[in-house]
Amino acid sequence: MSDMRLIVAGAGGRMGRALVRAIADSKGAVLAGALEAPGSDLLGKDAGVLAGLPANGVKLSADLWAMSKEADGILDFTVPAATIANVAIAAERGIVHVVGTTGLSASDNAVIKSVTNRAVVVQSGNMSLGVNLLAAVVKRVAKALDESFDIEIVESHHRMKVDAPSGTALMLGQAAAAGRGIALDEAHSERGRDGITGARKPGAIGFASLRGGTVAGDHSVTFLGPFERLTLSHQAEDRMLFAHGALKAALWAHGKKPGHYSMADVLGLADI
Ligand SMILES: NC(=O)C1=CN([C@@H]2O[C@H](COP(=O)(O)OP(=O)(O)OC[C@H]3O[C@@H](n4cnc5c(N)ncnc54)[C@H](OP(=O)(O)O)[C@@H]3O)[C@@H](O)[C@H]2O)C=CC1
Ligand SMILES: O=C(O)C1=N[C@H](C(=O)O)C[C@H](O)C1
Repeated sequence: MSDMRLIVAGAGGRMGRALVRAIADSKGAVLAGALEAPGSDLLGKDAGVLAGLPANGVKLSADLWAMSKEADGILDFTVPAATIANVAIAAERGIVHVVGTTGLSASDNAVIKSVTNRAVVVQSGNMSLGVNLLAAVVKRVAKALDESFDIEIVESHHRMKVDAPSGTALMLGQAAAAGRGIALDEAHSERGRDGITGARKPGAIGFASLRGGTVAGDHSVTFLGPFERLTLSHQAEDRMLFAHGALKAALWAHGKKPGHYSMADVLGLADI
């Protein structure tokens, strides 16, 4: 099969630059386009140079429709509004859409799901093997422990992160809720505690977020029971981890039938 032609959306961003480097290092993929926001100062710049590589001739553009004519997939780590705009174009073009953007609302997620009867979408709040394994383990442990164990999820990220809780924290919360046989809704979660909060809701899943420095992404899930605590955790050491995961997802999805896939599908962890 010829190399998969990939567009990087948000090519001037932290993940975008990491993705350009991951593609340059890869076997089986080439950079076919670099998307940036309309009005960005980076439009027209070379994607390779921005990523710290030699120039590759791919200039940043805001025109996804034009660049996707000769592409097989798009790696999208941007902002919710951009991802939602990209969903329609990727589906229309019939190209694989790997969605890493977090902070999506329930209605954003519904829009993404709505195209998957005709489009291939791989979506995950975290593209790493370790976190996806952690989610599988969290689900098992939550199933084994009853409500006498409170569940608290703590995440730390770099100072530039704009959404909280992280997509990964929510994914781990979903895994814990699934293990418990509950939905991760308002009745079953506690977010952003401040002031006189009252006692903890029995059975709730709690979230706390730390922001600072250059942390690539730390997550822990603690089960706090009578006289004992169990903590399961993951630390991402570099965002290249997520870039390699996203590239793996695109190559895996190339030629798959339409559907809404997760990183657990890509990694073969869906049945764990
Ligand atoms: N699923 C996973 O494994 C991971 C997910 N993420 C998620 O990826 C997202 C991006 O993270 P990060 O790279 O750190 O953020 P950055 O802010 O560094 O990058 C986002 C980029 O998207 C650009 N952008 C904004 N609007 C558009 C648009 N309409 N079209 C094209 N590009 C646009 C921004 O441009 P401008 O600055 O001009 O607005 C910016 O360059 C976040 O939601 C983050 O949580 C991050 C790491 C791993
Ligand atoms: O914004 C980030 O940096 C990250 N975002 C993702 C999230 O919200 O969980 C994944 C990773 O932790 C890095």
